[in-house]
Amino acid sequence: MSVSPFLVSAPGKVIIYGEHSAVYGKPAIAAALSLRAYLLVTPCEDVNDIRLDFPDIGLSHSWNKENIPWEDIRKFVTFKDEKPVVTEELVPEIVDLLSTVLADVESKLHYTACLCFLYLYANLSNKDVPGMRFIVKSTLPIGAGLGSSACTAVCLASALARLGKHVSAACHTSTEKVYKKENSDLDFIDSWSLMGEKCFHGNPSGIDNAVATYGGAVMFQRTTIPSKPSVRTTMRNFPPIKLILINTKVPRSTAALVGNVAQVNRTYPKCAGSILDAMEHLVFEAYQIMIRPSFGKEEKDQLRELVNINHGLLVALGVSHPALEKIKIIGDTHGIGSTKLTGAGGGGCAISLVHDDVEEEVIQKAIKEFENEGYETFETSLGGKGVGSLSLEDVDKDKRDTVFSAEVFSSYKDRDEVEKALKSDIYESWRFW
Ligand SMILES: Nc1ncnc2c1ncn2[C@@H]1O[C@H](COP(=O)(O)OP(=O)(O)OP(=O)(O)O)[C@@H](O)[C@H]1O
Ligand SMILES: C[C@@](O)(CCO)CC(=O)[O-]
Ligand SMILES: [Mg+2]
Repeated sequence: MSVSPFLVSAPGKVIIYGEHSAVYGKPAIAAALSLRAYLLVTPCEDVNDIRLDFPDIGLSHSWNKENIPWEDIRKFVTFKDEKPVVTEELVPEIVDLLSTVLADVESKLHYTACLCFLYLYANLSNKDVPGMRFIVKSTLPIGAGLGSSACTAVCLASALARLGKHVSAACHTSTEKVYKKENSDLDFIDSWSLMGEKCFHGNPSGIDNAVATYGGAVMFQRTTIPSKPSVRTTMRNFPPIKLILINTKVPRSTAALVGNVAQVNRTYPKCAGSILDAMEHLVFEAYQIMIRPSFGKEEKDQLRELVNINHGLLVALGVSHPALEKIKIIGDTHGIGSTKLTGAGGGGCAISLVHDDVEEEVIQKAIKEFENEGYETFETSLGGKGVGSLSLEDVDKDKRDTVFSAEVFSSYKDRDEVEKALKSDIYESWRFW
């Protein structure tokens, strides 16, 4: 069996309302970002070699395919219509079997990333698939609240599902509008990427990987009843919101912050419960405003008010950070709009919903101040495409050697080089499920 090289890609996300409360079964609203993760899969010379290169986190590791305990792992995997079925939680026996294969991975950061890869690899691929090299590059800041873990998990799940022949080929172009009510390939990728997210942090709501898989904008609500699927309401007419993204560059981990909120919830259940209920109400209010047929000044003002309330509630849960508060002070001092942390908080990114009436000069002043503090600002658009793939046959013959070369892919130095080579130059060649 020989496999041609291919690329997959999935977007980051920005949560506009409802982070953390999403974990407790409350609704949240999020949209896909234009910043994305890219994964190149190429055959290895040695058919038994599985090689993982995650240069963004300084990880390079390889395994011999023969050392994966396929038979033992298969005892814990259920198949329906020849496809592996996801479980409510990670299967502890599989995690245990993989821990032997991971014994030589020392750093915790690398261990988690390798576990995510191997968990999906062992479930979705099989021992007949020849050895491949997997290289991930992201144009998103990593661990900054924009869903870098989820889009990595979606890239891995979609690539491995393709290698395991569990999904059909992606065939829609970037300009085609596809309104299919059901898409079993995307559902399969979404459900398995959630298992990947569970490797990164124990208790994900599923909103990040849902946005990375399906793209667009959604109101998402996790069900608290085991085995009932989450509810995803697509927001087709997502209002045109002018937004600035600011990255404090303060490192943090979603797993730790979700754990901190769980601790607050255990210690002060009534108090934390009221905060989470308030978040639920504000998300429903925001949703009702966003879907109004006319979207004018009143609606925009209300959405900004709700952004401020949401930030206050997140502060009350203890997930802000002095750097995020500094962003809020700078934004509010210049009156650019409303600012809140986004994603898990504790550092990472904030968003400002910009006021229409603010002069460009004032916005530039605020941006300058953010940059003087060492923060990075992004201009990005919301609501883009979800997971996509680029196969050999999608690309002109004379470009294939460059587009699918591990050497060339590894040599892209920064966000601009990745985006130029894989997006600007050949975006119309990508296919989406
Ligand atoms: N490009 C990448 N290559 C390899 N691993 C990655 C990459 N991007 C993210 N990760 C993994 O995801 C982890 C960061 O995930 P985390 O959930 O803490 O932050 P985030 O997803 O960026 O933010 P949030 O969950 O708040 O949206 C990294 O430590 C790493 O394990
Ligand atoms: C903090 C959180 O609500 C969002 C992280 O982007 C966690 C989750 O929903 O999985
Ligand atoms: Mg994450």
